[in-house]
Amino acid sequence: MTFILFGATGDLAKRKLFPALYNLYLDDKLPASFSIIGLGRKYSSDEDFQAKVEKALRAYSRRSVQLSNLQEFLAKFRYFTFDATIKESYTQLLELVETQENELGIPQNRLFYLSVAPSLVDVITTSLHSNGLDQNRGWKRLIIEKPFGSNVETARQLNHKLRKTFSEDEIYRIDHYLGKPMVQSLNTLILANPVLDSLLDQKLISNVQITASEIVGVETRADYYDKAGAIRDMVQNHLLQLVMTAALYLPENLTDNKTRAKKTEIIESLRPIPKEEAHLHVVRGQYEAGEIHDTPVIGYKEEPGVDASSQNDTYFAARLAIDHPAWEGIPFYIRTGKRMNKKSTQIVVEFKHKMVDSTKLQGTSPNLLVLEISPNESISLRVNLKEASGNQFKPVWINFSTNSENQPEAYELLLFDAILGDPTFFAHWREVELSWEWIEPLLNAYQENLLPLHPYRAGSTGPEAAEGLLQEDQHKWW
Ligand SMILES: NC(=O)C1=CN([C@@H]2O[C@H](COP(=O)(O)OP(=O)(O)OC[C@H]3O[C@@H](n4cnc5c(N)ncnc54)[C@H](OP(=O)(O)O)[C@@H]3O)[C@@H](O)[C@H]2O)C=CC1
Ligand SMILES: O=C1O[C@H](COP(=O)(O)O)[C@@H](O)[C@H](O)[C@H]1O
Repeated sequence: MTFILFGATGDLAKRKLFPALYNLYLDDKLPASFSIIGLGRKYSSDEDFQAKVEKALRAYSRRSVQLSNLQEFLAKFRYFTFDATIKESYTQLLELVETQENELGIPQNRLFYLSVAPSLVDVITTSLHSNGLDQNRGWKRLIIEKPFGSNVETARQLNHKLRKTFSEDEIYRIDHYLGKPMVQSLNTLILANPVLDSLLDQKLISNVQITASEIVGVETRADYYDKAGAIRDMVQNHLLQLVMTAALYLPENLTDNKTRAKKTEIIESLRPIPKEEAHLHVVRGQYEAGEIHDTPVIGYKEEPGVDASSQNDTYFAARLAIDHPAWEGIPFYIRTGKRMNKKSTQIVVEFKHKMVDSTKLQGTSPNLLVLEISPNESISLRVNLKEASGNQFKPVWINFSTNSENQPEAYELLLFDAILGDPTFFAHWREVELSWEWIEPLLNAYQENLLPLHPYRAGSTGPEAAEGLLQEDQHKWW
């Protein structure tokens, strides 16, 4: 296999892709013969490039670098100075790929990874085709990074362009939340624990809450983020993918080969929120100055590169209804925000609570099943325990944490799947298109000022209005 990495001098390659490849290599999960060709406009010799890869491994690999096999691994890397907008570059790239394949006896399987700005995707995929890089004897696959369009129209245009060179089966749209180990093992986890399966009964569930809260702010990405906001950056992709995955596995427990079709069914059943009703079901917010872990932080509008009058959302919460027999009458609440009080991605299933008016059951509260996805991985069940004396109950947690130290990283698992040709944990085009279709009226509501932007203090749990969203249904965020 030849791994052809567009954007090899970029941030993602350094922080995620090189370490992922290295850890796959340590685990013997890369093909017996392979080469990696890194591309970027800046000039670099093979040796300089290999030195940069080594530096990235030392800084970001989850496992420390082992000298015994480092040189062998680095020797797989070649660098090619390449400008995606120059036609001749592709002819030279083809020559290099073929030379490597012939000299090293590598089967003509080609994995193209586009770790570049979306504006380059069209020219790259078109030129791969017109220069014959896609006319190989083995398989060819394309991995493409987010963002996949900025609304339904641009996503369709992008997909149309990709499809000129790659079939749907050959396109692997990365959503790194689908690579998180807990998300990947949700299905088997429930299969392995019939007790969980029996708990996840429609008759018992009150609501499902999905949270992805972050401590970080906009960091150095204002250029992109101030146009995208939480809705495009996190909701259209990661949160809706988590909704599909949770809605799919919790009550139904399907086998893997039906996963994508069933996910499409779920997102098709997501009840649209018309723009006129958006204010009833959606809360958007923007962080103001505050404190995180006793350290003062600036507000969003003061961040470098952000417009001082920006109306961009850094927080999003919504109440969703899934018109699917498995989820009738069970609301899903989702929320995500930057500069919140903690880093946590979790799915909480709240069970129906028996409000027994009895002095014998004082202090009970709803049972919860919490699936923590990151930063730690755990399953917790909250039950009510009676105190030693009197009739008072108090909630206690039964907690099972997996040792997440040295767990494979999302990019590692996803790269491995792409190499094997398993698209289960990549977003199918229909999932992406339907997600954008669901998002579209909300974007219109934003544009027409139909949704207020609520300020929230950095370091808090988000705007108060988001609490109100659940209080209306006699629920609260967990
Ligand atoms: N960084 C991250 O954590 C994440 C990134 N992504 C996505 O991954 C992609 C890459 O992001 P990131 O690595 O951060 O971006 P960077 O800006 O750090 O890197 C961009 C890369 O593109 C190359 N490049 C730019 N113009 C050209 C050109 N004309 N021809 C050839 N190569 C070119 C640059 O190389 P050079 O300047 O040498 O030409 C560089 O290697 C983006 O789509 C981003 O949205 C998604 C999730 C997370
Ligand atoms: O895709 C993105 O995800 C990160 C959050 O990822 P996580 O794995 O740390 O939960 C987010 O910070 C970023 O804005 C977004 O582009």
